[in-house]
Amino acid sequence: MRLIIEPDYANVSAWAANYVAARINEAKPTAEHPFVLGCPTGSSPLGMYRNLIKLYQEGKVSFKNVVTFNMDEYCGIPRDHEQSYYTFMWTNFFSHIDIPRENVNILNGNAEDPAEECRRYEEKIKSYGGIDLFLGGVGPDGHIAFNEPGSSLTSRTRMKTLTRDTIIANSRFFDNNVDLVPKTALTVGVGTIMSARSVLLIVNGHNKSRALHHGVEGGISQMWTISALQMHEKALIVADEAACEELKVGTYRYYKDIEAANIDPQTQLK
Ligand SMILES: N[C@@H]1[C@@H](O)[C@H](O)[C@@H](COP(=O)(O)O)O[C@@H]1O
Repeated sequence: MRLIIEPDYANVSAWAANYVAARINEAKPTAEHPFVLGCPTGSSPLGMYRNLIKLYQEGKVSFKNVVTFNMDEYCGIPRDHEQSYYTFMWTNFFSHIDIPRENVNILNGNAEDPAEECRRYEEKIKSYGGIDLFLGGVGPDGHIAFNEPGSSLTSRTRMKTLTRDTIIANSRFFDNNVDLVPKTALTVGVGTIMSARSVLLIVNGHNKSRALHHGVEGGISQMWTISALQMHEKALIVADEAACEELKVGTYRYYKDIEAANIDPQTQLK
């Protein structure tokens, strides 16, 4: 696992956006062989999306041959609800870039047959040859996508019941009213994320420090699904200083030393 520690959220966001754009450009995607990107919602990736929009406007990256699969979607709220992940993605990212509408894939949280919707989603990912880069955030309880504590580390796309912790954490987007937060969601599984060729998580803020500790220094456990990344060949976390609060000094220094000694030319946009 590679852990990049940046001073603050602005630097985390710029780093992640540059990394994504560099990977897309390096792949030289075409309509026949698109770059397949897994996309998260939440507040963590917002800065990265803003930076990607800027890079697009400056002509440094195009999403014309990028296909996206979103991580998750709430069940039981309409697609045009301001907190649906569909609305989130179009408002904060897709409407501002050149991605063709048909290249965007988002789970339908109101599907009549949710199990079939999830099966179809996995099939569609497979039909593109899998995901090249899965982007993500993490919940304060260590969940990736909506893979709450206790989720199987080999799980695939399915419906999940949200934990009380997550409902309370996400109530900030629903007038701070826990009763308005959906209780279930469709989500890719930990196994779906692990099948991607590479994974990049954005972890920022003090309230994510326990999740980062468990992800980097803890044992692999279904109770902290972020820890599954320890088994991924190409997992990368970009974190800010605030999120490193719970790391051991030795761990923190080691990752800082690696990055200081090894400036990866692949990382940055050429
Ligand atoms: N399903 C999403 C996750 O994908 C996201 O990582 C998490 C953290 O959100 P935030 O970035 O707003 O802290 O929230 C939700 O539960």
